[in-house]
Amino acid sequence: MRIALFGYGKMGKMIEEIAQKRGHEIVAKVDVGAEDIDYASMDVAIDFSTPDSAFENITGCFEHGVPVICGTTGWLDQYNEAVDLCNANKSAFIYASNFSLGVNIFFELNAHLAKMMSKLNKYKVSMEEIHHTQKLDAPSGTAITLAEGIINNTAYTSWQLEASGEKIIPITSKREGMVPGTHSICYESSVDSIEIKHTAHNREGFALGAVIAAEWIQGKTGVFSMKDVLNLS
Ligand SMILES: NC(=O)C1=CN([C@@H]2O[C@H](COP(=O)(O)OP(=O)(O)OC[C@H]3O[C@@H](n4cnc5c(N)ncnc54)[C@H](O)[C@@H]3O)[C@@H](O)[C@H]2O)C=CC1
Ligand SMILES: O=C(O)C1=N[C@H](C(=O)O)C[C@H](O)C1
Repeated sequence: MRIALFGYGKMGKMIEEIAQKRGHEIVAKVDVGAEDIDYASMDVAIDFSTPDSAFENITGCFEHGVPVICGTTGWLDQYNEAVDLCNANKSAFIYASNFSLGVNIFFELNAHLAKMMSKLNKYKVSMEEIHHTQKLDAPSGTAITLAEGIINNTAYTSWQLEASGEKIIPITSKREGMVPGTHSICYESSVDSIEIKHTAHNREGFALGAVIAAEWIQGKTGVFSMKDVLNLS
C-alpha cells in the first residue's frame, strides 16, 4: 500500500516505522509548508498533524479521491463538514481520537461501567488525562470520547475542564514530561471509589492501530470508526 503521511512529527515517524515493517511504502511526507502534493501517488493518507491544519489536509485528500485516516485531535468543530465533503467526493474516512486497541477496549468498558453507574445516584464521576508538555489541545481527544461515552449512558449532559455541577463531567488535564497518554475515570461516593485507567507506555499502539485502519479502508467508500475496523460491539 502506498501511504502518504500528513504530519511528520512524533506520530508520523512512528507510523512510518510500523508501516514499513508491514510491507507498505511511504510515498509522501507532507509537513508544514509542503507544496505540489502528488495525490495520484497515494492509496491512503494518514494525518497526524495539528489542530489548525488537519481539516485542510483532509479535505485536500477527499477532493482528490484519497481515503483518509485521521488521528489529529482538537479540530472536531469541523468534523461534520469533513464528513459531508467525504461523502460528496465518494471518498473514505476514519477519524479516531485514539487508534490503540487497548483504548478502544477501554472505550467499551467505560460505556458499560457508565450504564451500570447510571442507576446509582450516590456516585459522582470525574476524569483525569495526563499527556506530555508538547500537546497542543486540552482536554485530549480521548478524554472527550470517554466523556461522550458517559453522557450517552447516564444523566450527565456535558463535560467541562475543571468544572463542577450536577450534570457536568469534570475533566482535569495535566501536562507532564514525556507522558504518551494516561486516562482515568473515577466514580466516587462517601463510602468508596471505583476507578478505571488506561496507561499508554509508548506511541506504538496508536501507530499500529492507524496502519491497520489504513489497510482496512482500502476499496471502501464512506465514513467509518475504529469500532468498525476492530469489529468491537
Ligand atoms: N488518535 C490517536 O491515536 C493519536 C492522536 N494524536 C494526535 O495526533 C496529532 C499529532 O501528534 P504528534 O505527532 O505527537 O505531534 P507532533 O507535534 O510531534 O507532530 C505534528 C506534526 O505536524 C506538522 N504540521 C504542522 N502544520 C502542518 C500542516 N499544515 N500539514 C502537515 N503537517 C503539519 C508539524 O510540523 C509536526 O511535524 C496531535 O493532534 C495528537 O493529539 C497523537 C497520538 C495518538
Ligand atoms: O497528543 C497526544 O500525544 C495524544 N493525543 C490523543 C488524544 O488527544 O487523545 C491520543 C493519545 O492520548 C495521545
